[in-house]
Amino acid sequence: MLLLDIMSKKICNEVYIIAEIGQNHQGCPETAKRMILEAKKAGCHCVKFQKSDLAAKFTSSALNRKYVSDHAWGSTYGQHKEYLEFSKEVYHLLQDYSREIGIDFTASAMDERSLEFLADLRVPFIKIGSGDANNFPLLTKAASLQIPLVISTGMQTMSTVDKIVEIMSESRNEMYALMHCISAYPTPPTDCNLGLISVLMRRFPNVTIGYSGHELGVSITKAAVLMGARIVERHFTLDKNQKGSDHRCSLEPAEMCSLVRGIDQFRHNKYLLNANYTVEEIIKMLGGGDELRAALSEVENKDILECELPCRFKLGKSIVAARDLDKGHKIQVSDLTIKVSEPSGISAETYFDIIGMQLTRSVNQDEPIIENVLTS
Ligand SMILES: CC(=O)N[C@H](C=O)[C@@H](O)[C@H](O)[C@H](O)COP(=O)(O)O
Ligand SMILES: C=C(OP(=O)(O)O)C(=O)O
Repeated sequence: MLLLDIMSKKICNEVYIIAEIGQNHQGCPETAKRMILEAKKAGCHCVKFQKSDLAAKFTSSALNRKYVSDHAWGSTYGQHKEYLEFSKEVYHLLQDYSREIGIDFTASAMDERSLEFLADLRVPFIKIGSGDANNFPLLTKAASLQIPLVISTGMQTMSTVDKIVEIMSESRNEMYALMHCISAYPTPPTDCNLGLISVLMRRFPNVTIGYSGHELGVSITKAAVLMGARIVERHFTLDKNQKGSDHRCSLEPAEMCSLVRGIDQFRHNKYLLNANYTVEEIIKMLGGGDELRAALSEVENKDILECELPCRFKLGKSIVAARDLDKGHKIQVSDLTIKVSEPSGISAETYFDIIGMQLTRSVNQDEPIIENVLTS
């Protein structure tokens, strides 16, 4: 399989292209099938969906919160997500269809139950989206399955990325890739920070680095490939003007075709055998202008950007009580779970730091753990 050959560095002159259907199917299996066919026709290697078990991914108060948006498919966030979530039967049907037409099929696992479901489905790899890049228990479990993983790094700091790499190496899982990603929809060119692709490649020389882009158009993604990204993921849509949060920053079939053709051109010209192009060379190769220059500006370190805060606030994961916990209780691993919570609690990346701390008051099951209920 191409992705595994890229991850094991057997092949250096190829890029694995993922069409992220995500929730752009509008909750309709027939539309999803049409999108799979269009992605195949465009030359993508893989179609990807997003799998959630809503009660495992969200606290009940996060599911019950009002969702007031032109993109809402229900009056609460839970109803909205329920409308967009495909059943296991539909997953089987879409997987069969993808197999029939010859395109890889997978999804992101947005909680542990979905991870188990995707492992049972025997997908070729599992995606861990940016929202779960700091969900260390999920990552640990995913790494132990010995299934290839593609892990996005949007709205996270470099120390979280370091921890991901540590978890993978502790699990002796070498079949994984890290995706540079900025979680802003659409991402302005100045925030694309493509320089981080080189930073990640230098810091983790044995890990395949990819790019999951949310900007408009295709030239910044092509530049990401010239920087060294060997897996590319872009949201895919049949029509950008449809209702739904992701359509605008998605690629329609003609744009996806042009991205695939552009990358093919790089391959034919053997451009992919080199990942040391200067910014000026890349701008010249792509005939680019100011937006490309802005996207390519040098970056020293990886931090959470201001443009990512709305996404982190809406979909970032918090530490939540897995069961009712009494005042004075000393926190153990089995007391905690990681969910999108409303209101949010302390951020998921502090999970290991709070083990052994004591509660200053009782906390109910499904309630977020907040800073002032903890004492050492
Ligand atoms: C961070 C993350 O999961 N981001 C995903 C992948 O990029 C998105 O597709 C979200 O699911 C989507 O933007 C959510 O939109 P709404 O909140 O309208 O369902
Ligand atoms: C959130 C996801 O991806 P990314 O963080 O790469 O946008 C996903 O794949 O579900």
